[in-house]
Amino acid sequence: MTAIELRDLRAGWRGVEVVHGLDLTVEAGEVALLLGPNGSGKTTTLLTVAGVLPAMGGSAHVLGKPVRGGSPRRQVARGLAMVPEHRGLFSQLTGRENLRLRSRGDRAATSEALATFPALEPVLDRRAGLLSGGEQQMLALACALTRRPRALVIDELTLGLAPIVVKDILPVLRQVASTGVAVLLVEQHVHAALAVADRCVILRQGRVAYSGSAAAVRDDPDVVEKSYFGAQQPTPHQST
Ligand SMILES: Nc1ncnc2c1ncn2[C@@H]1O[C@H](COP(=O)(O)OP(=O)(O)OP(=O)(O)O)[C@@H](O)[C@H]1O
Repeated sequence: MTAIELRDLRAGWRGVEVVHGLDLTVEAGEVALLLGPNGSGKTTTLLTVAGVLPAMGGSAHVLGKPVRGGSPRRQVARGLAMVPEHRGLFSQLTGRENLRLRSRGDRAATSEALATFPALEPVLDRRAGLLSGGEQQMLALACALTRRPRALVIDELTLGLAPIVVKDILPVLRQVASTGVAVLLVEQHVHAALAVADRCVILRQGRVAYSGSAAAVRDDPDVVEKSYFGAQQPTPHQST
């Protein structure tokens, strides 16, 4: 089943288009990776999928229904969960309280979510703001999973984390997808993310520079470089 479907999507801020025609589908059970340099439109795309920003053209469907701007709660009710760039945790509340809030007191869903992150158990009574970066990310993911989402949208999960922690946390997404969840991931740790992704779209200046299997990008690292910087790169003596 196609969980997220973007067709010729145009998206942006206050009437200024920054994503100029994006096609992307994420099937249930798949991890799709959205890459691109800073400012290429990745977060804008995720916020459009999550129903925060309105599509300016083309179409966005999530779990079979068109997404309208200004309707993030409706998307959540339909089965979409988002882990935003800055984790979306209440830093003054404990881990347990964050989970209780996000799960709306659903203990069974909370236990299920925590089973994915046994390392969280011993620190659940600490304030979220005092947890390590990796623990905060696990908590943010666990909070999202308490809603038993069918589509999970994640913006820069590993922002600020040490590479060793990144290696531990990204494979969890593969595990989540194996339960039938569609995962759409924006990630700056390109190689670690490619290792867990099925498909990959690379944006450059709001346009698709690559779209295809993640395996093809893993096999040919030049794809990332060419897509980020264009085929014609200035040699050092040409740049000023
Ligand atoms: N709140 C905002 N208001 C107006 N324009 C914005 C806003 N947020 C982002 N933009 C603009 O939209 C464009 C795309 O930004 P976006 O954050 O989607 O890129 P990104 O690929 O996620 O970048 P990064 O990797 O730096 O997070 C940029 O030109 C940016 O300046």
